[in-house]
Amino acid sequence: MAPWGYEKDNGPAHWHKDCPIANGKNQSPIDLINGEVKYDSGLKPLTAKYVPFSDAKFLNNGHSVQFQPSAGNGSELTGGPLAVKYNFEQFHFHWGNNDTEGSEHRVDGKMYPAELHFVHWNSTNPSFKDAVGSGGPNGLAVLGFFLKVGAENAALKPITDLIPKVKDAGTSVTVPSNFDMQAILPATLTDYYTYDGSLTTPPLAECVKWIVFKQPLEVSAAQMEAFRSVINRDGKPMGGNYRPPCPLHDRAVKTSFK
Ligand SMILES: COc1ccc2c(ccc[n+]2C(=O)c2ccc(S(N)(=O)=O)cc2)c1
Ligand SMILES: [Zn+2]
Repeated sequence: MAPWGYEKDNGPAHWHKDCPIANGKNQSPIDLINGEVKYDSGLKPLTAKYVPFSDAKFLNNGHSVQFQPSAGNGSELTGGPLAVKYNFEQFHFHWGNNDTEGSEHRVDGKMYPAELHFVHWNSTNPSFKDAVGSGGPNGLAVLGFFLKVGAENAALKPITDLIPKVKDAGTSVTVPSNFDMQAILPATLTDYYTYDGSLTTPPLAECVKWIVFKQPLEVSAAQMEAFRSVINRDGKPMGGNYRPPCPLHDRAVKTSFK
């Protein structure tokens, strides 16, 4: 099979051939249906502590644009539904070719124009790859933020300004060391959905504690357009790099809010 992608001939409907877990019972993303979620008063606030990285790249890997530090630097995530500390690994985006589509998770069937994923790995593992393969839903913790079009996002501007430099697949650029990742996050990480799921791209491993925030982040129309200028390995616009929702099966979606 052609390397996986989001086109007709290599998109989500094909992924099960190389990754049979695609038809598993703990797949992501899902449609977050407010009438079916359950408030959990035991869910604590989340704490993300991000230290500026001295050596990080912003890259186009053919299926997303991704902020990737060269090594860990003590940036970590704790609290919420997490029993242990998780180390920051990378963040990346999924988006559409117009404002009516683009996010992976949906809320009562509604898609947002984009979704930002902050990927973290369970620090009881020796490495990220070990965490992916550790079995069970506690290997990774991914924070999902919906993006909607509105005011310019000053915290994301250093990243969206780099997009023209990584327009082509396989290109990368160094991120200025004064980039403040912490500024992207809302001041308090409250009001989120959480459930056990998977990577939303191959290998689709069912190793993820998903934490999806109810409140979208805003980006300007110009920042959204920057994403839509990114090209994939086939030379086509990368927009549409989102997996459709998967069956919930017998999973529960908990919320930190009523
Ligand atoms: C062979 O082992 C791996 C392991 C992980 C791989 C990967 C290829 C792409 C992405 N990943 C990822 O780490 C990955 C994939 C999807 C996501 S997502 N969109 O946040 O669910 C996060 C992280 C290969
Ligand atoms: Zn993702």
